Amino acid sequence: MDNIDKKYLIKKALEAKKKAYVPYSKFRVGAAILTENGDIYTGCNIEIASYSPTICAERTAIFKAISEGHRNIKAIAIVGDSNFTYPCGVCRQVIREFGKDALIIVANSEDEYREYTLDELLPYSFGPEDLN
Ligand SMILES: O=c1ccn([C@H]2C[C@H](O)[C@@H](CO)O2)c(=O)[nH]1
Ligand SMILES: [Zn+2]
Repeated sequence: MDNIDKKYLIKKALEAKKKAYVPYSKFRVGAAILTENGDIYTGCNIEIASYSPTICAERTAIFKAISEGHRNIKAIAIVGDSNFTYPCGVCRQVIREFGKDALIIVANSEDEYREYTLDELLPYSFGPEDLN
C-alpha cells in the first residue's frame, strides 16, 4: 500500500464532496477510488425527495468505475461532514464485491486520516466466492 498516493486520493474525495446533492440531510460526503491501473473515480452522495433512491458517495464512485469496465478497487478515500465519516453497511458490502483487499481511507483532511482493511470493517463477510 506504500505506492498509493493517499493524500491525493483524499484531495479528490474532498473535491467530490463539494458536488454533493443533499437538500434533505445537508450532510455532504465525497469519495475517491483508485483502480488497479491507477485511474481515479470520484463520487458524491445524491439524495432524492422520496429518500430511498438516495445513493452514498462511495457507491456513486464505485459504480462509475465499474460502468467504465473496472472490476478491482485498490483503494478508496472517504470524507464527510462528521468527524471521520465511515462507510455505511451497504457500501461496505459493495466494497466487498470489488475490493476485498482494498485500502480504505477514512479522512477528515489530507493530513488527518485513518486506514483500514475491508476485513476490519466487514468481518466474516459474505462474498462472491460463497456462491461458487
Ligand atoms: O458513508 C456515508 C454515510 C452517509 N452517506 C450519505 C447518505 C445520505 O445522503 C447522507 C446522510 O445519511 O449521507 C454517504 O454518502 N456515505
Ligand atoms: Zn453507503
